[in-house]
Amino acid sequence: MSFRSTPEQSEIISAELVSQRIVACAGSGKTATAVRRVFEIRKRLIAQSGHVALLSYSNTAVNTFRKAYELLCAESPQLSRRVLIATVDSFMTSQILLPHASRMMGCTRQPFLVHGNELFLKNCRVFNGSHNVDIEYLHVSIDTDGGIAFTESSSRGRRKSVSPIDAKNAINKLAKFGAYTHELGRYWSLMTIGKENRLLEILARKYPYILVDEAQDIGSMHGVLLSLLQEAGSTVSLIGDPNQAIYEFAEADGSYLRNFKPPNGGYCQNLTENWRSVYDIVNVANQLTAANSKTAREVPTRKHGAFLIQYDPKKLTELLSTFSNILQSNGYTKVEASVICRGTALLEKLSGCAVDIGQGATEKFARAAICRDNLGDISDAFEWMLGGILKILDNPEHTLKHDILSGSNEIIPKTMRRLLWKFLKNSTTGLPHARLNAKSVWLPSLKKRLSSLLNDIETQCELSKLETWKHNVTAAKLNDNSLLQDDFIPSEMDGINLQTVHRTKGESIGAVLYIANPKDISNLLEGPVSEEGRIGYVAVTRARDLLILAVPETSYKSKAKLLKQKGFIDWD
Ligand SMILES: Nc1ncnc2c1ncn2[C@@H]1O[C@H](COP(=O)(O)OP(=O)(O)OP(=O)(O)O)[C@@H](O)[C@H]1O
Repeated sequence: MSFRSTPEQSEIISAELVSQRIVACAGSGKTATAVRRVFEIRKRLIAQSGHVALLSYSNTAVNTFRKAYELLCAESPQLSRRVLIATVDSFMTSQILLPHASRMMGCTRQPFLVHGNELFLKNCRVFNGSHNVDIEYLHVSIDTDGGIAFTESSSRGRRKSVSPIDAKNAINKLAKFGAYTHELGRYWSLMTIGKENRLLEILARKYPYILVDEAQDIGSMHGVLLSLLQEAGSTVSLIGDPNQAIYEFAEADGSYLRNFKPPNGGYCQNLTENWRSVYDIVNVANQLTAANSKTAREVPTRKHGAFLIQYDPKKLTELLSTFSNILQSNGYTKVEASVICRGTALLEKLSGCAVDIGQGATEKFARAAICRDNLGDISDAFEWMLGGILKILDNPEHTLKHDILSGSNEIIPKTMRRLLWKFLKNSTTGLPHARLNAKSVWLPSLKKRLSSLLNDIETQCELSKLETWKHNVTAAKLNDNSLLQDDFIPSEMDGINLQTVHRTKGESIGAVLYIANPKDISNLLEGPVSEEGRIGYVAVTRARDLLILAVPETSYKSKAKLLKQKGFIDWD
C-alpha cells in the first residue's frame, strides 16, 4: 500500500523544529513517520551546517531507515546529505568512544571491542564479593540518584551488585589493553563526555537535532547521553511504544520514554492507528493494554483473526503439522508465516537441535555445524567456529577475534579467515556434518581434521595450538545421536521461519503461530505491566492477518475463558 500520511502522522512530520515525545501503538507507522520527519527537518535546516541524527536500536531498523531515506532523497537530489542514521550504540562508539575515549581509558591505541572469549580477559575478572567472574558479565547503569551502579549477571537470572572499587579495578585493567565490552563502551563514552565539556558542546553543535526511534529501549546510560546532549543544546525527540520495552535486562523498561518531558515549546503526541493488523488482532492488543487503538487495515478475504489452539508439549511435531495445514488450506504462503516462541531452548528444540551438544570447545563446533547444516546460517556458524578455535590456540593476540570478524586486511587475520572458511564450508574435509552420530563419528572426525587445521594455522599464521588442546574437545555432554533430531520438524514446515519473540521485534508477519507455555500465557494475560507481559504483547502484535496462540492442553481449561475475554476465539 502506498504511504499517504494520516493527520496524526502529518502533524508530527510537519511540526516546528521542537522536541517531540511520540508514543505510538504497534504497527502505527513509526518507521515511515520518523524517516519523513528527518527528511523534513533536513529540508528546514538547509541554512545550518549541523547534521540530523536518526538513531535506533537494531541494525535491521537502521538499514530500513537508510533505504527509506534514500528513496525520499531521490526526489530531492539537491538536499544536504548531512544525516546520520545509526544505532544509539554505534553513535556513541563512532562519535565519542573510538576517537576520544582512549584519553580517559589511559591506553595508547584506539579502543577495540572484545567478544567475551579472548584469553587475556582472564586477567581482567571482576571480584563479586565471593569470587571472580568474567568481565563480560559486568553491567553498568545509572541509579535513580544519578550515581553509577555496578552489577554482574554470572548466575543466570540474578543480578548481584559489585563494589565500585572491584568493578573499577577490572574495568581499568581492561582499559589499559584498549579493550571494552559492549557495556563498558557506554561507560567510557559517558565518562569521556562527562569530563570533557568542550567535546559535549561540539557534539551538540554537530547534531542540533536528534530523533530516537524505538525509544522504549533507551536504558539508563543512553538516557544520560541524551539528557547531556539536550542540555548542551541538541533538540532531542523520541518515538516509541512503551508496551514494547522488552530489554529490561539492558536497563530499558520504557521509563525514559514515559517520563520524557519535551522542553522549550516541545510537545507530546500519540499515534493510534494500527496499519499492520486486522481488527481482531488490534482488538486483542487493545484488551491486553487497555488501549483504544484503531485499525486502518482493509478486511482480507482469506480466513483471518486471533485464534486459540491447544497442544500437547510432548507432541510439538503435531502442532507444527497442524499450523502448516492451516496455512495451506487458508491461502497463506510459507514465506509470510512464522512460528515464534519466548525462549531459545524451545526454539532450538523446534529447529531440530539435540539437547546434548557437548561443552567447551566441542559445543562451539557443534553449534557451528548446526547453524550451517540446519539453519543455513553460515555467518553465525563462522562465529561459533572461531569461538571453538580460540579455545584451543595457545594465548593468541587479544585482538585476534576482533580483527578476524571485522575483516582486517592484516596478514594473520586474513589468513585465519581463509583457513576457517575453507574448514567450515566443506563437511567432508572440514567441520563434519551435524547429522553424523555425535560421539562415535562426528567427534573423532572433528578431532582428526582439527589437527590438520591447527597445523596449517601454526605454519601459515604462526599461532600455536595448546599442547593440551584435545582436552578441550571432549565427549562430555555428547551422546551418540546426531546433533540434530531426525524427523523432528515435519518436512512441510520447510521454508517457515522459526524465531524468538525478541527476533521478531519491528517485523510484520502475515501468519503467526505463537507457541506459549503456561507462564507465557499468564504473563500475556497480565498485560504490559512486566517485561514478560510486554514480550507477549510484542508476539501478538507482529501478526498481520492470522494470529494463532498455541496453549498447552494443561492450561487451556483454566486460561481459555480469560483469553477469550481478551478477544481470542477457538480455531474450529
Ligand atoms: N499512512 C500509512 N499509509 C499506508 N501504510 C502505512 C501508513 N502508516 C503505516 N503504514 C504501514 O503500516 C505497516 C506498519 O508500519 P511500521 O512497521 O512502521 O510500524 P511500527 O510503528 O514500527 O510498528 P511496531 O512498533 O509494532 O514494529 C507498514 O507496512 C507501513 O508501511
